[in-house]
Amino acid sequence: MARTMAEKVWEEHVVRRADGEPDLLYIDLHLVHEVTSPQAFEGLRLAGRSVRRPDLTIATEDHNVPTQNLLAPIADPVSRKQVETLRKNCSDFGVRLHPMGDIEQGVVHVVGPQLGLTQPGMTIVCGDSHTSTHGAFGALAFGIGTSQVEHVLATQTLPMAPFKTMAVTVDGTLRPGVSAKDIILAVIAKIGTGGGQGYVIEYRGEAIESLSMEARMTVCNMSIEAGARAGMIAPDQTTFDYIEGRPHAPQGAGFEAAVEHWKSLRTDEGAVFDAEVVLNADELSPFVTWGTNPGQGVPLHAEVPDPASFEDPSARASAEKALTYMGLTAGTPMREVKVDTVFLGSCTNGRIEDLRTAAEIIKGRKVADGVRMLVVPGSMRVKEQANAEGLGRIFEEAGAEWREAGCSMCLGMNPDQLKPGERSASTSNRNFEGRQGKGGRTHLVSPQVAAATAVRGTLSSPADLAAL
Ligand SMILES: CC(C)[C@H](C(=O)O)[C@@H](O)C(=O)O
Ligand code: SF4
Repeated sequence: MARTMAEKVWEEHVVRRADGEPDLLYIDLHLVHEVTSPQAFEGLRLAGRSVRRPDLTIATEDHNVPTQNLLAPIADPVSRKQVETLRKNCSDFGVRLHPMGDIEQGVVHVVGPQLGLTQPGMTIVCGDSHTSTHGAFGALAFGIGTSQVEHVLATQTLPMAPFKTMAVTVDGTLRPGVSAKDIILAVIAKIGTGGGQGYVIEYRGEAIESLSMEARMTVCNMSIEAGARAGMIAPDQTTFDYIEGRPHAPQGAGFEAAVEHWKSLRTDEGAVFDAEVVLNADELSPFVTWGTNPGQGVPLHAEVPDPASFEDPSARASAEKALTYMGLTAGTPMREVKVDTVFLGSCTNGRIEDLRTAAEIIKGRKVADGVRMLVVPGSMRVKEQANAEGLGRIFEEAGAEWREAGCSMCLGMNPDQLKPGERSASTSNRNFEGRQGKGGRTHLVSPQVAAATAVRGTLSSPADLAAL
């Protein structure tokens, strides 16, 4: 029978199947960070267990790390404790850790792919919802909770409930200035933040195939914001070229053999998805959110919507509440919305290509008066590469702050936060109330829009800069 890619990867990993019980899946790669791992390691300790496969487990410090003055002790006691606990756990249990100051340290979802650990056909888990990022390689990658983290640490397996499949087909070609971020914001606006619930989404179609790996990761990263369990993209030459030569990629003949296997993972002709959504890339334009969930978005050229225009009473109520929190009035052109801060970074858009795109726009220009721009590379490796290409200097000369790697203002678990009432244009993935600091107001945008907004001071696209 014709099968989807998700079904194939799942089947290859079933180690136990029994009637009425979830399948027990083998896990190929377990990524760990400081926020969701302490109780899991503690559980092992209490049970006198070890980590079953330390060689398939890798940890990094990302959420709580400061992005400046790395040599100083972490000032916030809670953050310091989290990081110190991870260090002790990794040392006690023999888990490889990339701590602050290490060249491979960074946001866990940037680190896995850059090391070549993330590969097609794998099952990948992490105690983090944005693990869906790794699906960009044709891996089945799930976010899991802390008790599941403990289960994987102890057994390298996980019981998993069955999933449904959804195809999101994006036909056509993206226009200049329109990016992967706009695709995924448009998908979420279309299907809603619950639209993907219970599904593994496979993104496909001409527009997806022509995306780089970085851009594919942006799309898969936000699958979870549509409520999906995971997002995937079929591996192709773009994928193989990205992986080849990375530290953990198979080498030589092993690589050729791996590619042969990876090619077999594509969804079979005639395979049936439980649901299908179609979008046309030609019709997309830069997208921004106006509300407090990632589904509350509109094209940048539109206005803040009127809550009365929502037929569904709960959507209307949520729009009203969002506008109050965001301090916005219906009918205001999105382009006139003034920001205090621009955040370029996160596991959604903190990769080298994102920095290149933004640097190209900001080069020779200045960040607007009264606006602060934070550029936070997804990993120290990305920072090194960006510096080698002269991007760090471009940001600094424009007046932006060029920081060290981490999650940073994506969720403000470190000192990088908005003050109450402050407004940001942010390349991250969540615009929830208080996400970037208590009372902070977040507009999700692409790196292109972030850079143009930094220069104009109001939500803008690169096309708006031509007039300056
Ligand atoms: C802290 C972590 C559990 C959380 C997640 O699961 O996604 C964080 O990374 C986020 O983006 O909100
Ligand atoms: S960068 Fe943001 S979304 Fe990604 S793992 Fe960190 S906090 Fe979560």
